[in-house]
Amino acid sequence: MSTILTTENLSLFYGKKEALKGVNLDFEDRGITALIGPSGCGKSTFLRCLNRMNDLIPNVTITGEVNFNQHNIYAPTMDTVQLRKEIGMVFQQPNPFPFSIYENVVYGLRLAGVHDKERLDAAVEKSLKQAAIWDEVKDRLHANALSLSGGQQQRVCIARVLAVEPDIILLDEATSALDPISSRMIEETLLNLRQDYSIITVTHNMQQASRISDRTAFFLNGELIEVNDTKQIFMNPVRQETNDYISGRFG
Ligand SMILES: Nc1ncnc2c1ncn2[C@@H]1O[C@H](COP(=O)(O)OP(=O)(O)OP(=O)(O)O)[C@@H](O)[C@H]1O
Repeated sequence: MSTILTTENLSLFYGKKEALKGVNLDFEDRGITALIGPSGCGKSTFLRCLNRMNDLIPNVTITGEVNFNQHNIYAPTMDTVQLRKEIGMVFQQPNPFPFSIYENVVYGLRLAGVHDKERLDAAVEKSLKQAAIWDEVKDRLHANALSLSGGQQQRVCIARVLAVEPDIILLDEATSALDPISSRMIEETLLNLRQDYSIITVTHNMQQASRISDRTAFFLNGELIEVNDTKQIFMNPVRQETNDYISGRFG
């Protein structure tokens, strides 16, 4: 299995507070990696480093490297707009734009200068099918995306990311604001996507991590404690801290 993304000695400070402490982590091409750990351990901060979303937060200092396809994404020449197409992100709260379902999905393509209707139509159908919501919305593509349920909105947000054909999809607690049925539908969607995409998901839900992920990384106090195949992490963790966390002793 080849590596698609690597962090090398990645540290992040919010002002003087060190929120990530020299994280070295490799992500394999394809499959799902779950990032777990107690509240405040730095999971979301780490995830946001992977497509430079922390650049938008004032007073942040980042050291170390994030290498994507052998290029450091923190190099000054990096085009962050292009980077965020290649490494797309889905957030905790579904955040569709207040436009139609169709316009949400084609948003990134239009920004990239694609105007051909047939191409846009095909991308909408393909992405909504991949996000497992096509059947529910195919007859109302021009309805406002905000008229959908939270779970449907989140799947439209996934389709919006897929439409620009990313290599990596980052999800930050993408199911935690949803009801259990919608949450399971998103899990199914991710399981179907894992053959073709590298998916990195932050989750508080350990059952979810064990159900859907191939690899799991456990963070504590800004440090990466342990990363391994998910079965290994949950059945036979190497580090005592991991064992304490997954057996519910803290967090
Ligand atoms: N914008 C910010 N400014 C200052 N400190 C921040 C900021 N965002 C996060 N932090 C701090 O950095 C640390 C890591 O936060 P982060 O949100 O990455 O943790 P997390 O593991 O994702 O937590 P949770 O599971 O609760 O979302 C915490 O101490 C948090 O208070």
